Order: sequence, then structure tokens, then C-alpha cells
Amino acid sequence: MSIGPAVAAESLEQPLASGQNRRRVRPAVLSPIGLGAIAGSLVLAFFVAFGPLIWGEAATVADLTQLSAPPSPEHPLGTDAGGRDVLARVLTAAQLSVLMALAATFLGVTLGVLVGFLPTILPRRGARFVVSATGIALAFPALLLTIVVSIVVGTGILGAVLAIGFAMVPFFARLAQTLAASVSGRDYVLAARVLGVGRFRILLRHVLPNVRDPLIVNASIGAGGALVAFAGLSFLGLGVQAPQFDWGRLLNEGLSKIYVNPATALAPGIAVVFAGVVFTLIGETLAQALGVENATRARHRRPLERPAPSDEPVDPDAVLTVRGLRISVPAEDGWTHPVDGVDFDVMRGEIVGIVGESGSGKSLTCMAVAALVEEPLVASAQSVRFDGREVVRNGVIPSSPAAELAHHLGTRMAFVFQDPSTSLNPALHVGPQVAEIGRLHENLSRREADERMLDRLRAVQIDDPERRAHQYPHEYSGGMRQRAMIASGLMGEPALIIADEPTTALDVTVQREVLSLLNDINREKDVAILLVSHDIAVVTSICTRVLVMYRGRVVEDITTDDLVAGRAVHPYTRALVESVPTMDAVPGSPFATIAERERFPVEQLEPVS
Ligand SMILES: Nc1ncnc2c1ncn2[C@@H]1O[C@H](COP(=O)(O)OP(=O)(O)OP(=O)(O)O)[C@@H](O)[C@H]1O
Repeated sequence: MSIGPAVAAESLEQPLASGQNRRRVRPAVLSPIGLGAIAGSLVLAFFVAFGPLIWGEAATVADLTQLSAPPSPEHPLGTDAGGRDVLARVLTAAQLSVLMALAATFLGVTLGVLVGFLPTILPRRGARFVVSATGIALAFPALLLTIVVSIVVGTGILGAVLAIGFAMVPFFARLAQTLAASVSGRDYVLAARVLGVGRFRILLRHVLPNVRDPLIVNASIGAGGALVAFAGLSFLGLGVQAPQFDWGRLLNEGLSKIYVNPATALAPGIAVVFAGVVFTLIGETLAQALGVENATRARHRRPLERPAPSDEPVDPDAVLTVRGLRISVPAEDGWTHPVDGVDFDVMRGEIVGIVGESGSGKSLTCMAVAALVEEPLVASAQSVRFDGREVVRNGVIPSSPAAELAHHLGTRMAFVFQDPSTSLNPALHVGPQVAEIGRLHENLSRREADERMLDRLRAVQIDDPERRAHQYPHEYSGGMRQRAMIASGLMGEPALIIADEPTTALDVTVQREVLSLLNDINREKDVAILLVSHDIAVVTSICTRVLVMYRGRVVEDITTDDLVAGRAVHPYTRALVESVPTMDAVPGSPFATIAERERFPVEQLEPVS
């Protein structure tokens, strides 16, 4: 007997926008699973509503001349040991079986969610107690819990509903706790706290709407599990007692006569399976309609075109060559491409900037180069050649590259992310996190890795590295955290550092320190740098060449000197430069902004260099 739904854990943590939900409902309902769920629920609902009315009498009237009779025109599935029609009994039992499953699920989900949300509103100690108690209850086998409750409360309908309902509580409590915890740390919840919004109100306004959908999906699938659990309980003699009967009880009675009339056991068994499948189909349809993505939907999406490999000769001085990079995002009717047809090179020891408005595809381009684009997004390209190795396999950049390529990328490429506060694990000291890279990729002993870590922390100008290595990230300033991230990138011997908006989250003085640190590393270690920024001033301060991205393409590849001297050719680049405020602007005049997209239609996307 297993109680509890089975939707993939990772898919449970997706907060879902209601607008998206509405757009997903139609395709979900019209899919084969959705149609199956509707047809199955109609059939089930009919038997639940009218079963006892139509077949109730035939199900209870005993024909003493036909005890355990085989199937006949009068009794299509034969009769049971008491001479009652098997088919009529199975159809009549639908009502009790399904209603009990729904009642137990309602009890289990309601209590579970209440217990699960307690840690969100309780003070820390109370919250810890509830979380630990849930963990202990979850570790207790569900079957034993069901039997214990059933014996304590007493057998019969009420006992069975309470037993199965209580057995479901720990699962839903843990699910609600996990979902609530994943939302509680989000910025909008923290912002509400700062504004003095009470815990209970935060729970209702911010947490509940974001965890509701996965709970509904799991409740629906859980009802199928409850149905099977009831059958098990009645089969053990602890469920429904005579003269009442559910499918479990019929199964119990029928098994003893299986050699006389197999239908007496098979029919209630098939009914349990049918209803269980219907509940699961409902859950699957809800999952699709509410946007809880699953593997089936992804499998049915139109396949992506895979580009043919590029046979263009590669410049031996280039550390990175990108040809025909395209990133595809699954959409309802196929794929959209936020990055489409990007080509560029980065030479050894060169500092190249990528600029462009928000959403132009700068970050995705860098993520793809580092093989960090993950499902459901797909990065494809004719070629991405980094430091002598081809990253593209069969037209796509694998999100989990083979061990050798992963090792190469891990040691020869470093990635510095925008937000230094989320780049480091808050639960671990900084030093071991930096040292870990050396142990993982360079096979260094703990001692060697620690020595190199201290050396690298020193190189990025973190004072007193021996002490700082034993501090947590929250004890570092923003600039120090960013420098620690750069230090971990230097644990190998990188040929390229990709820095994606490394200074955006920092104030201007710290910004300057981080930029000059990158500059020093470039000069001293001859490391190439690909620097992403939406700030032209930042890029022109250290880069020798700039790639201008607009709507997923590189529209201009220009030297910094030409850019600064106003020699940009592409109208978008010129507009981007003109939008940078200057000291000689007329006081009181409005800031220059880039005009709406219509001014740069797709025809003007033709790259210039
Ligand atoms: N996981 C994702 N799923 C769907 N779309 C995505 C995903 N990640 C990025 N996008 C979309 O791809 C486009 C490019 O995103 P990207 O992060 O590369 O932009 P960007 O140029 O780096 O912008 P910013 O300067 O704001 O960071 C955006 O329209 C974004 O909405």
C-alpha cells in the first residue's frame, strides 16, 4: 500500500502566473491525456452518482439458487458466494469507494497543509519543532500508521477514512513546508516583511498563491493513491464492514472464490485500477494546465533543427570561436529564439565587451559558451570552439558535457556572475568553497588546494586571507564576495574569464576595484576576458573590442577606439552611444533614450563590422 502522489519534486517548485495558466488550459484539456481524464471522470462520476440508485437493489438481493454462479446473460459477471450479482455490486461500490478516497484525501491535504504552513507563521523554535516532527512522522511507514489509526479509531467507514487521511498528513505537510520555504526566501516576501506585513498575511497573500497549483496537482494524484490504500485496508479486513461494501471488500470476498468465478476478484480489481488511472490522468491534466512541466509534454514538442557543423578554418590565435549560436526556448507552438545566429571570436589575451539592452541575449550567449544553458532551453550552434576543443556535439551544446570537456571548461574557463551574494553558498565558509574547485578539477590534495586558495585570495587583494577563508559569505562585503568568486575562477589556469555584469551589483568605488582587478589579471596572466555589461562606460574602460547585441544578434563588432570616436556604423549602436549621459548635456534637458523598437526593424539587424 503506498499513499502519496508522484509528481517530480523539481517540478513542484515553480510558482505559476495566472495569465500563463489560462493559456495552457486549452491545449492541456484537448491533449490525449486531458480527453482521457474528462471521459474517465464522466464515467466515474456517473457510477458514483447513480450506481446505488440503478444497481443498488440487484447488488444486495441474494439469489439462493445461484450461489457463486459463473457468468450468464442474467448475471454478466456471475454471482458471489451469497448469490448477489457481481457486476451490480462493483458498480454500486463505486460511490462509497470514490467518496471515501476523496474524503481521506481532503482530510490528509487539509491537515497536511495546515501543519506544513505552521513553520511560516510560528517563531523559530516552534517552527523547528514542527519541521522535526514532520520528518519523524514521514519516516514512520505509512502502512503501519494506517493500521495503528484504524485499530485505535475502530474499523468501518469512519475509521478507514481517518486512518488513510492521517497517513497522508506527513507527506502533504512536508510538501507544503518545502514549497512554502522555497517562496519564503524570495525578495517580494522579504520586502513585505520589511514593510511590517504580518506573518499570517504574508502566508495568505504571498505564499499560498505561489504554492497552490502544485498542491492541487498532488492532491488529485494522491486521491488515486488513497483509493488503492482503501482497497488494501478493506482487503486486510480493517476497512468497510458488512453489510456495506467497497471495492476493497469485494476484492477480499472475491479472492476466496477466484477459482470458482474469477470475475468476483477481477472485476473490483479492474475498478480500482480504472479509478486510480482516472485520478492520475486528472492530476496530469491539471499539471499541464497549471504549467507544472513534465517530461511527456517536452517529448511531444516539435524537434529542433540541428545546424550542420561549420567547416570554416579556425584562427589559431582565437581562444573562443562561436559560429551560428542559437538558443531556443520552448513555446506553446514550437520554439522561440532569444539568441539567433550569433558569430564572434575572442583572441588569446584579449578583453572583449558585450553590450546591449536588457533582454538582448548577452547573458544567454555567455551561458551557452560555458555549457550552462539548461533544459528546457536548448543551445545549438555550427561550432563553439574553446581553447582548442569543440564544445558542440551533434549540433547542440550539451548542458552536462562529457567528463573530459567538463574538466576542460572547469579549469580553462572561469565564470563570474552578476550577483555576488548568490554566487557563494551561504552555509559554507568562503575558503573551502574556493579550494573545492582545485580539488575537483586539478586533483589537488586538501593541503595543496588550501595553499592555492590562500594564494588566489591574496591575488584578488583580500586582506588577511587566513582569517577571511574561515568566514561565511555574509561576513564579506559585496566587492569582497565578487573578488572571492574571481579567486575561485583563478584556481585553475583559465584561458578565458567570462564576467557577466560583474560590477552591476556593486557601488562605483568597488566597481572600479573589480574592473582594475580583471584588467591586472588579464595583463599578468594573459587571460582573455569576455565582459558583459549594459553600461558602455564600464565596457569601454577596459575592453579593446565591443560586440553590440540587439534582439538576439551581434549587430556590430567594433573596436573601442572606433566606438568612443563616434565611428559606429549600425544605427542601434549609434543610438546606444547617444543614450549615454555626458557632462556637457544642457542642464534641464531630458536624458537621451533609445527610441522604441520600431526604429530598428528586423531588416536593420544585418550585422556590420
Ligand atoms: N530560462 C529562460 N526561459 C525563457 N526565456 C528566457 C530564459 N532566460 C532568458 N530568457 C529570455 O531570453 C532573452 C535574453 O535573456 P538574457 O538574460 O540573455 O538577456 P540580457 O541581454 O543578458 O539581459 P540583462 O541585461 O537584463 O541581463 C530575454 O528575453 C529573456 O526573457
